[in-house]
Amino acid sequence: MPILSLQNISKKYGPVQALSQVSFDVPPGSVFGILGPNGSGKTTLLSIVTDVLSADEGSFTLFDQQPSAKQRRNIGTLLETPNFYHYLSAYRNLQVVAGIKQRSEEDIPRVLELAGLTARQHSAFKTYSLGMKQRLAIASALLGDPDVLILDEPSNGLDPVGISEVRTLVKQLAQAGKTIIMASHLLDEVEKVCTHVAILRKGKLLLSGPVNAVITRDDFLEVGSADNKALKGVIEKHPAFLQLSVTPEGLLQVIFKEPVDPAALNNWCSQQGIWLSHLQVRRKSLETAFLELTNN
Ligand SMILES: Nc1ncnc2c1ncn2[C@@H]1O[C@H](COP(=O)(O)OP(=O)(O)OP(=O)(O)O)[C@@H](O)[C@H]1O
Repeated sequence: MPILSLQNISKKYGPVQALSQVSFDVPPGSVFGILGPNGSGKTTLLSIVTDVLSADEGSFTLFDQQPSAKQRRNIGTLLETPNFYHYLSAYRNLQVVAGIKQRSEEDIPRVLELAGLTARQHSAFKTYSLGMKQRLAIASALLGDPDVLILDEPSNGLDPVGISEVRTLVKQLAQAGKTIIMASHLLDEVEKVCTHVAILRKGKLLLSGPVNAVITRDDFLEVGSADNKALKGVIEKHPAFLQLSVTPEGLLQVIFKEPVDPAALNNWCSQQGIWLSHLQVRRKSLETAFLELTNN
């Protein structure tokens, strides 16, 4: 049963088509990254799912049911950084949030602990680092112990330490069994934190699926020999050869039409009289795959 299932969601702002026929499923227990450049529709999509906006067309289910207040109570959301009171402590701020969201105050120590803020719970919010402020924001989304968290760009504006703190927290929450849906334009973050990804460009879904499947779509082999020119001629004759590029160091990066076992390639080259001095399986990073997808 998907936690969230989108069917052909479209949304326009006047003439701007912010989302166009977007469909994908978020599996339970996943850390699902919605990845796209600025203006690709990530916030619009999360706003529709969290009932801040309504879609023009299409529909979606939450926990396999029509969205209702009951399902939404099982989802903690963080669409923008909440306006915490600067002079109040983290604890007092969470009391305010708990009152607004009608969540029990008894849950406050638990969420502070999860966010690693127990030791500083009585310090004024204004004394917090940016990373701590964002962790407090995530703690506020965790009040009531929802099974699902929706976070819009949780690392936005943070320094590397803050990014790392938030990343660690997201991973811990995932390990504790939460499903996390997060928008991000940080490819590195999606690659390191997310199990699944949906890539949006100008409101259209380019692809979605497990991060591993996206990254490994285009494995390639990097090869070199004492005579790379001769090697190039040989490689181009390989029955599965598709395309090739040369690195600044003169190594050949080869994409085949179908998976080619490195050992078999080594054998094949030696049969053609070429001995490989370099043979490495390289994976395109999600960043490369993403840039290629969004440029096309
Ligand atoms: N309230 C609005 N009125 C008009 N156009 C809007 C509005 N909100 C968003 N848009 C437009 O809709 C498109 C999608 O915007 P959206 O904020 O959903 O993208 P995003 O991927 O979240 O971008 P960012 O990473 O910059 O936040 C953009 O072209 C944006 O300019």
